[in-house]
Amino acid sequence: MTMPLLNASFPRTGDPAVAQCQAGETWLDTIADDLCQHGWLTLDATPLLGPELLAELHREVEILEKTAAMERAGVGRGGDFTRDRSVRRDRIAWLNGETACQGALFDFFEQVRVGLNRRLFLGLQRFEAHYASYQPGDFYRRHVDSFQGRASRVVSLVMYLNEDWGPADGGELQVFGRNAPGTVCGRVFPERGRMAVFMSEEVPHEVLPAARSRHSIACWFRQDVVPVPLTGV
Ligand SMILES: O=C(O)CCC(=O)C(=O)O
Ligand SMILES: [Fe+2]
Repeated sequence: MTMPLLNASFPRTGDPAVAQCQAGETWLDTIADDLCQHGWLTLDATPLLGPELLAELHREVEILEKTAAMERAGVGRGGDFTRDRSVRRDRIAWLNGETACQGALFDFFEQVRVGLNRRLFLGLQRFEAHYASYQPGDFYRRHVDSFQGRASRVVSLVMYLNEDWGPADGGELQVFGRNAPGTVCGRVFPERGRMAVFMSEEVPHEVLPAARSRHSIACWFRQDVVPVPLTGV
């Protein structure tokens, strides 16, 4: 009999340090407080996920990249969907939670979803997530992740997978003020384990050109139950 793969290697309770850190839930208080006060935050999620899981997710995206699984990302929706290379240049592959590492990550995202609903009453119904790969020179121009008033994508979470990222590597996430969209209020290096969380409709952001290959997972927590036929943003 074959054992199910899902979560086989990364049960949430597999690493006592990770389990203890997640169970404390003060990190969820921090996320909720900062989202309320500033609209965004960044934190090191390595203690919450464990270095092995982050390394396995990175291995997975590197394998996907060598296959045809990653597609050029687009912007817009429905009839407006375009693959405009002057706006964004990354390639993406949607996660389905079916490999062991994706299953463990989905457990984590679910904890975030439930934790934010309990604290902020956001009514988040589900999440969707994709890997993204930026090659040298790739960028994603300034944008917001959701159209105002649609409340489909409500909270954005980006998890970075790259080891030893330095200032010369570029590729920072540049975050603008939600009430001062002309002002840069933060820059996040896409270093493995670092996470950025922000309100999807409110916070403009951009990915500066990367000087080396840059891997991440972008996740959106949504208020709609049924997937509307969407592509891209
Ligand atoms: O990778 C990042 O830092 C952000 C990506 C992003 O803004 C997006 O995919 O909408
Ligand atoms: Fe974005």
